[in-house]
Amino acid sequence: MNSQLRVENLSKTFVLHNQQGAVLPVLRDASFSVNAGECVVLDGQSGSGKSTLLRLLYANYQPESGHIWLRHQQQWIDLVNAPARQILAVRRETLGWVSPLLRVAPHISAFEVVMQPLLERGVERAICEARARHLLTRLNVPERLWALAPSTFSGGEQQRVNIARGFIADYPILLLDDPTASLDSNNSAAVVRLIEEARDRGAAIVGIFHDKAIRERVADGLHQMLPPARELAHHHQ
Ligand SMILES: Nc1ncnc2c1ncn2[C@@H]1O[C@H](COP(=O)(O)OP(=O)(O)OP(=O)(O)O)[C@@H](O)[C@H]1O
Repeated sequence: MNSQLRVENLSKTFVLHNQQGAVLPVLRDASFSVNAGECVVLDGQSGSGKSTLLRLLYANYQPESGHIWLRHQQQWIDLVNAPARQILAVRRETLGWVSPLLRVAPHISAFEVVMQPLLERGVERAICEARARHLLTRLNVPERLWALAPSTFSGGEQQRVNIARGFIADYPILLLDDPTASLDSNNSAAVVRLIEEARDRGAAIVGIFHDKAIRERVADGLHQMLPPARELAHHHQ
């Protein structure tokens, strides 16, 4: 098996310092691996830590314990212990993340937003433009919007710009946080096709999909989340 990502015994607890130091254990000993060309879907009820796990995999959070091994340019790297500079390189070349919301600077056009990940790799502008045009067209973002900043776009339009940006760079590993959440069935189908194409070219994908039909369509495997902790464990002294 050609494994791209190996999660080992990952644990995450939130400590709410502004709420008497309440301790919220969210993830305990999560372990799974994802092969090239495989889509593993995080499966668990609301609050079971799916988004938290995905953010850990993008090194947005630091876990208490565990390892996130990923294959970056023929080397295995533990994201948990990687220096910031290496994390940026991993995000540029290896690891893509489609967040639930588009968060970008207010004055940049949708077209530039979509091209950015590829431009940052040093790819020639004409190639970036052609690829952005192709993706925005496939995702039915009307051409009259391309030159505008996405801050005034509808939720679904913003999400499609976000998806185009997430898929422009052919990342070997892709993290998808419910990319079809605010989309109608036509646009969801376009996203599912992008996911299937990414899988076919060998991407290792970890995703959250609240829609059961989409989950069943794209999942090669499920990672079962443990039920959330029933009570706040204890307070810090
Ligand atoms: N930054 C944070 N600080 C404190 N608690 C957090 C933080 N992020 C998430 N949590 C808590 O962690 C738990 C898991 O949240 P998470 O969003 O990961 O769940 P989820 O499985 O993605 O849920 P859903 O399916 O409803 O989106 C929740 O109880 C949430 O309140």
